[in-house]
Amino acid sequence: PGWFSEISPMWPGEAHSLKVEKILFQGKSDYQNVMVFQSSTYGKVLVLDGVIQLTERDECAYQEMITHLPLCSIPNPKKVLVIGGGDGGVLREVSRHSSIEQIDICEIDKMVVDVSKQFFPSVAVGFEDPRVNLHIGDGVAFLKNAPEGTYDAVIVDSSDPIGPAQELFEKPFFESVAKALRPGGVVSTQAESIWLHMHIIEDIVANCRQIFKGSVNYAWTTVPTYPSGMIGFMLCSTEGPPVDFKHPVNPIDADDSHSKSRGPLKFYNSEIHTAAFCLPTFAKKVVDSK
Ligand SMILES: NCCCN[C@H]1CC[C@H](NCCCN)CC1
Repeated sequence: PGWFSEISPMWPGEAHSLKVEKILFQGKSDYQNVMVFQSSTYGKVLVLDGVIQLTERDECAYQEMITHLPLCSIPNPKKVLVIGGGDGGVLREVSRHSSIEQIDICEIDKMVVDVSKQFFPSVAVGFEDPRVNLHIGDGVAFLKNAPEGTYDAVIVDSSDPIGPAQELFEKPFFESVAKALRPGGVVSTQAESIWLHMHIIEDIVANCRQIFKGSVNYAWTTVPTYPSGMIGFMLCSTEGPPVDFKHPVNPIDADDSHSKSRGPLKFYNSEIHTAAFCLPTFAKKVVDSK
């Protein structure tokens, strides 16, 4: 009874609000405050340090796009690493790709995993896939220890740069991702909103251009419950077999990716894949020029 407003210094002067039916969980992990509430119109909602991470109603837009934009851009992905992603949604999407043999995930906060399994079973279903190896720890350290050229794809499903995920937006981390990728390997990272964080995106693009010698792209999706109603992703490839992110070579067919536990794709398709890279002029200037 009442409203939850997402007030943050990361988006000054604005706040998205959701009507609250009932608070289901409140806790404090070693890293952040964790809360789950039942909203009136978006299903259950996961909140970390006052920032909305996902809602049952629109999480598909984020999890499907951050996962299928990279994995549908390379033929035959086999080994995938997820940094963050403790709610399990990205794992659910990665496991739709039958060519994949190994899915490593490194999430720093065990409470996020446990809370997702308890309150968001349709999201945490991703942990049930036998190819998944869960590591609880710091993604920066995990990548430092990863042997060179191990992965076909790395997906960085992080929270925002203020908090535990801060290092995942810095150059040394991107360098360790590039090292862990095979030639022509791809990375997809949570890359904020062009309406709110054009300067952060500018810095990320500049860093990625220095580090990923294949291609560097910014794509976006709409997520009604994220501030500004959208979120973007950096899609980059390392030097090697060229990757054309804008035309999926490995289309995921809606029904063959369907399984009882995962349910069908709700958002991603090949047309929206291509459209995701179309940018408004003010963003194009920054992304294409850096
Ligand atoms: N697997 C779902 C996790 C989602 N990660 C992030 C959670 C915080 C959110 N803030 C949006 C900030 C405005 N761009 C971005 C995605």
